[in-house]
Amino acid sequence: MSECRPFSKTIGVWMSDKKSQKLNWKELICVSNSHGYRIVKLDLERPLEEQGEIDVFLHKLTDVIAAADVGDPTASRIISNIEQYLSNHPNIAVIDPLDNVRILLNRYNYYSILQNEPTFSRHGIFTPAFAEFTTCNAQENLEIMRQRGVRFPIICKPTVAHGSKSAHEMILVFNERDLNVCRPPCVVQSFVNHNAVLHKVFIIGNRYHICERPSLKNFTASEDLEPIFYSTGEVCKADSQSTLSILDPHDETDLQMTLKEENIKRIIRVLRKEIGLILAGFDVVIDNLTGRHAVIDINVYPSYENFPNFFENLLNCIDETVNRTIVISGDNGDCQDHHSVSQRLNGLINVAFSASKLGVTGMNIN
Ligand SMILES: Nc1ncnc2c1ncn2[C@@H]1O[C@H](COP(=O)(O)OP(=O)(O)OP(=O)(O)O)[C@@H](O)[C@H]1O
Ligand SMILES: O=P(O)(O)O[C@H]1[C@H](O)[C@H](O)[C@H](OP(=O)(O)O)[C@@H](OP(=O)(O)O)[C@@H]1O
Ligand SMILES: [Mg+2]
Repeated sequence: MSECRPFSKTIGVWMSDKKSQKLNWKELICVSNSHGYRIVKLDLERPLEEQGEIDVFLHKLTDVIAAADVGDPTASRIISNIEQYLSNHPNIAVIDPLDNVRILLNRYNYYSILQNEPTFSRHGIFTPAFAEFTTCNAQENLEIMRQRGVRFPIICKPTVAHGSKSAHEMILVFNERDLNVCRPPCVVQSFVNHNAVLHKVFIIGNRYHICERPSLKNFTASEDLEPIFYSTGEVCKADSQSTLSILDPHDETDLQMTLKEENIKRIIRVLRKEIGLILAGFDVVIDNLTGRHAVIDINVYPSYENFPNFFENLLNCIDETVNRTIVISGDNGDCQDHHSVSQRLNGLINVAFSASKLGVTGMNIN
């Protein structure tokens, strides 16, 4: 850790209670202080103008934005106050800009971005076929699936991807008879057999860390199987021990399922260009027949579980963003474009890797 300097800048922080309880505040404060920042916890119920000047706004507001989007009056007021405040103070570096976060709140939106990326297919990267259901009409939904090439088995996921427990409640459906279990608005996606291994990639600006997690075993379409309801947390967290992750004996295969790190870097570059978040993560499974890499999820400010030196990396990234913000403000007079700060951080890549038992960490992707 670098030596202590007097605080010259302030980071205003707001996290949901769930996130806040998991955050190591002591370490955040200590590392921030060592970079010359004081930490102030913001109270969104009080006017932000009364809470002192800030240089950086660090937040996880997914649940509030999601609630505002469905018309919750308190959440709408909070979000509109924050947006007004940030627009009155264009020099505050926002991690991450609310409009960029909004892209990831809707699964259909981010799967569409992935599907439209022209460079992916030639490198064996894809997002599994998907469709959105907005009604309970099973016949109509079957037709939508056919048109979009979505095949059984499917995973039915809530369209709203973040911000509540229900956003992570999934259903595996094996045949058209059971399509009626899908509750709109939801996205259905073709299931990709991947031998129950999930690769999670956590990103902080131009740094990333990859780790493996348990996932779902292999399945095929079937008239006999009943739908399986599960929550992501029960199956895909580091300590999950679900029977859904135990491979059937005939699934033991000698096909090489190697994650191509070049592909991970390609995906990161695309996400930075198209979505522009500093704090994000995405999930990849490897198709056990073709070896192609399927991106099945993108997350805002994820857990960063086992990310080496998380806070030091976060503060380095904040430093870079603040310095960039000052330069951009200087260049433009006083007019900083908030929604493009992280996009302007894009540059070309210079990579150094270190492998560890906990995963693989890539540094200085630009
Ligand atoms: N298309 C797919 N093919 C195979 N398995 C999938 C697919 N989509 C999702 N899964 C499985 O379901 C899990 C949950 O899906 P997904 O990642 O979309 O949900 P989530 O709740 O947004 O997850 P997270 O908690 O990581 O945000 C995945 O980790 C994976 O095990
Ligand atoms: O296992 P990960 O780090 O992917 O788990 C994340 C999850 O993917 C979502 O990002 C959660 O956010 P919400 O959807 O807003 O609930 C994260 O929860 P959080 O409490 O850390 O914000 C999970 O960690
Ligand atoms: Mg997710």
